[in-house]
Amino acid sequence: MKIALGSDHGGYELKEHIKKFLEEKNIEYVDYGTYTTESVDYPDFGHKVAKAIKQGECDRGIVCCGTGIGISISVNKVPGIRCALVSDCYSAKMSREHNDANVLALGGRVVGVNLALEIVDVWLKTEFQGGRHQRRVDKIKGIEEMYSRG
Ligand SMILES: O=C[C@H](O)[C@H](O)[C@H](O)COP(=O)(O)O
Repeated sequence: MKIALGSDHGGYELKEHIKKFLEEKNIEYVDYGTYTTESVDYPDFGHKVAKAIKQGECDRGIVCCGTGIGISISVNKVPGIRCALVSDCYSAKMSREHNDANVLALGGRVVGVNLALEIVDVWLKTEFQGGRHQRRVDKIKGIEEMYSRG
């Protein structure tokens, strides 16, 4: 599994911790930036991550900004992306089992590093359960299709 990583300046430090964690676990990743703490705009980096998943360069994504809100809204604009903004391990697990979230968003100014890494760990390990949840995910896809027709 290859992970696309992206953040703005508010999520930069957390992204760096996540990179170290992924390296320790031998999980492949691509870092789409930002690469410094200089102020940038989160939609630019959310879009890079969403595009990497859409184009098949990566399987899933993890995005961070100050709260996780702006970057999660941004990636969720791309059809096929289901981004969950999470700050606890239970929601992280459910976002995979029930929602088949393919992007995880975290707030670098909200969650501490240790909790964030526990969230990442459970999110990466948990599989989608399918069944009744597949029907609901299909309905999300249906909504996307309705609006992509213009
Ligand atoms: O949802 C948006 C994120 O939390 C951003 O990281 C935040 O708005 C950036 O704020 P500032 O430009 O004040 O660092």
